[in-house]
Amino acid sequence: MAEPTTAPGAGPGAAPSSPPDPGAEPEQSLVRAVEVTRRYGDVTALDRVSLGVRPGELVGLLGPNGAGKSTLINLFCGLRRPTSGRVELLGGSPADPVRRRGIGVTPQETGLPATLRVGEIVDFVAAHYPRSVARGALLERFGLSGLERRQVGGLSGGQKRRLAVALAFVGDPRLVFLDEPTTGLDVEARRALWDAIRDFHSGGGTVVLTSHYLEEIEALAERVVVIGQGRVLADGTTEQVRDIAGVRRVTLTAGDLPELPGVLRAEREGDRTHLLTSDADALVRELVRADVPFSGLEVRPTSLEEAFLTITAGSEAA
Ligand SMILES: Nc1ncnc2c1ncn2[C@@H]1O[C@H](COP(=O)(O)OP(=O)(O)OP(=O)(O)O)[C@@H](O)[C@H]1O
Repeated sequence: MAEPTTAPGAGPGAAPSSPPDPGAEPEQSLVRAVEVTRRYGDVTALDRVSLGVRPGELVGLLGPNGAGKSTLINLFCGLRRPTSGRVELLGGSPADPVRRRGIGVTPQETGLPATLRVGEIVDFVAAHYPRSVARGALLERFGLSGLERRQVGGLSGGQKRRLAVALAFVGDPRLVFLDEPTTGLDVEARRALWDAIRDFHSGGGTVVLTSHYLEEIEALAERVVVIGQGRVLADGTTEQVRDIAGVRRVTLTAGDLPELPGVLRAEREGDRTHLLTSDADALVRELVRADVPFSGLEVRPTSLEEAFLTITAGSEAA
C-alpha cells in the first residue's frame, strides 16, 4: 500500500487565493498580523505570518499541537509581542487598553478564582468595559442560569469552561478570540455553545476561534486558516481548504491491492479499503486496468480533517 505523501499543491506555498491579501488593508481588518515572527528561545512559534480578519468574519484557526495557534491569538490580543513584524488591533496597538476594551478573549486555559461566585466574576469583568451585556441574559445564553451565587470552585468542569467563554462576551465586544472554547464539553454543551457563538456572529460580531474539533470548525467557520509549523498553510472557505488538497476518498471492498499511483493514504476498515487520492477518476481507471476484483465502489469528497492531515503531512514532508 502506498505511504502517505505530499499532497499536490500543499505546503507553505499553497495558500489559496481567497482572500487575496491575507494581510488585508488596515481599514478592512479588525485585527491583522503583518509578517509576524514570534520566537521563544530557539523555538520559532510563528514564522512571518500575515493574516487579517475583517468585520463580521467567523474564522477558524486549525492546526496540530504546537502549530502556533495560541501564540497568534495571544499576539492578536496583546498578551504577547511579536519578535518581529507588527500586529494591529482595531486600528491601533494591541497593547493599548482602549483597543482591548473592544475585544473579548477566552484563553485556552483559565484559572478563575475558586472562592468567587459566578455573579461576582461576571460583574468584575464587566467593570472593565464601558458597556456590558445584562448578566442574566449572558448567563442564560451560556447555560449558567441560576448559578449566580455558586462559587466557581463548586462548578463542574463544563460549567467552568462555559463561564470562561461567557466572560469573553461580557463587554459587548466587536471581536472575540476563543482558544479551544469547547474543550472538555459534552456534545450537548458544545452544541449550545456553538449556538451562542452563531448568535453573536449573526448579530454582526467577529469571531476568531481555534479548535481541535475539526467538525467544530466545519460547523461554525466560514473561513478556515490552517496553521502548521508556525506558517499559514492554507486560507480559504471550508470548501476551498478541502479543494486545496483536492483529496477524494475512494472506498471499495477488495482483497490485497497492488501498488496504485496517486494514492496519498490507504486505510483498511474491516473488508473495506479507503484510498485517499487527488485524482479519483485516474485511480478508478487504474483499478480497472489492473483487473482488480472489487465491489461497492464509492467516491466521496474528504472531510476537512482529511484535507487538513494531508496539508500538514505535506508541510512536514517539505
Ligand atoms: N511560553 C512559551 N515558552 C516556550 N515555548 C513556547 C511558549 N509558548 C509556546 N511555545 C512553543 O511555541 C510553539 C507554538 O505553540 P502554541 O501554543 O502557539 O501552539 P498551538 O497551535 O496553540 O498548540 P496547541 O494546539 O497544542 O495548543 C510550540 O512549539 C510551543 O512549545
